[in-house]
Amino acid sequence: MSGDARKTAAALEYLTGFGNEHSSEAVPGALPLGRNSPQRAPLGLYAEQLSGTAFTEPRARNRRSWLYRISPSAAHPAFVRGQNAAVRTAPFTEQVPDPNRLRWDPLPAPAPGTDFLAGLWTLGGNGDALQRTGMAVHLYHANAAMERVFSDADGELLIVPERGGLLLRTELGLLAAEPGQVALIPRGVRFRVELLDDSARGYVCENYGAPFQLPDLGPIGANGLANARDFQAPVAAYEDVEGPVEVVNKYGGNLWHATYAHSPLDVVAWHGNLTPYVYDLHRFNVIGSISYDHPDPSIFTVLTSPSDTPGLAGVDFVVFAPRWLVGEDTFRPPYFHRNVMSEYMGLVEGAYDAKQAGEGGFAPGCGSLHNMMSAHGPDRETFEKASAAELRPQRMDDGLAFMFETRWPVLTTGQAAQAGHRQPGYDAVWQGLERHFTQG
Ligand SMILES: O=C(O)Cc1cc(O)ccc1O
Ligand SMILES: [Fe+2]
Repeated sequence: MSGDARKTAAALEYLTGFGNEHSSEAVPGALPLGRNSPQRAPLGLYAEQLSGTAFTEPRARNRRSWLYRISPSAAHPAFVRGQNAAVRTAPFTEQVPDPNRLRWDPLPAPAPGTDFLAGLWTLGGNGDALQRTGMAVHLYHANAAMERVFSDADGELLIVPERGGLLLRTELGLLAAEPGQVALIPRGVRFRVELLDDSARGYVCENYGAPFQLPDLGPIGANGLANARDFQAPVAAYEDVEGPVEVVNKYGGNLWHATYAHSPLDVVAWHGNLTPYVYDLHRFNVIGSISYDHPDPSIFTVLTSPSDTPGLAGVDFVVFAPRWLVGEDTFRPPYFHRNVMSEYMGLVEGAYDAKQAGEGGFAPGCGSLHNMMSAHGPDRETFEKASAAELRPQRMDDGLAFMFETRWPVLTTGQAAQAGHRQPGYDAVWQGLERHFTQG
């Protein structure tokens, strides 16, 4: 199982660049030249367009790929609605909006034989999947390879592994994603998740809105943050499998099943700019203050899903990566604040500079939700230490944390509100912050 997947992962090749017009063929001559849809596509393949944006969206935002496949996607029997397991979708109505700061321990280990889809557990979200607005936060914990194939018509999936590597077999080819890397599966792209280790756990941002793009750099200049060349797309790879393949389609919040007579991962060649991709967060070029004050975390944005209002993201994916802190006369950890945006945070490695990491603290696999206007910031211990620390240049290299920051409050699911792994005493981290005020 995982041994074969590891060998496959180690041999993978990639195409590099974000949003490029890539092309790839697993069999020479499979890609038509000079046109997308010849009268008869090469090698007896079917030509098919996959759209990620409306046909008419501006060229700079337009995303689509042409796939050349053994069977057209249209050749499938009716989907039949099945159980939704622990997967939930916006609009989220099970709970009222909660002004409290919430935190969860990692998702507990599942029963043996749990694949990525069975191990997917929705924490909450916002917006409305059918309006293509908002996002959902999911966690996963799996210990078995998927045999079935999954696609999500409701949104793209940004997968953030925290433990255990993943081998993603997608329609456009194979990707491997280890903890510290992230993988993106575009809306509707069929894929299967195999495990590179005995089990795998992590976080998923399901983005119902506009596809993630790189943020503008403004005065930063032409380079920096996540550099486009570090994004890796797969090369074409196909399965020529006849016989029953179970395909699960998440559509309008429900899981629909169909048994295909062939594998839908049968794309022999493709070209275009709508692709899955993987990105190593350690490649993030961290930019920060070299004088004083703690910059706002928008400077750590890896990917952004813009909304109709400039500067106001449906969701941003932000990383707190290893970096130097040199600010003079500065409280260096994240400041106390109330944010109009809503913040879900997770931890992939080590510790986060605003929170203690130990048992019952913010450890890898944990998640916190600081919704719109909820007051948060450093916990008491962090505040006390950082207020007294000698301000020498300090290398922060023992942590990799991230944030899904969204314009709307995140409503939790019932299962998240009632979860046994929720930390009931989270408020206590801000207790005992002493009064230091003196009048002159
Ligand atoms: O709350 C958090 O820890 C996230 C965060 C980090 C930071 O550096 C500044 C603001 C902010 O919301
Ligand atoms: Fe915050």
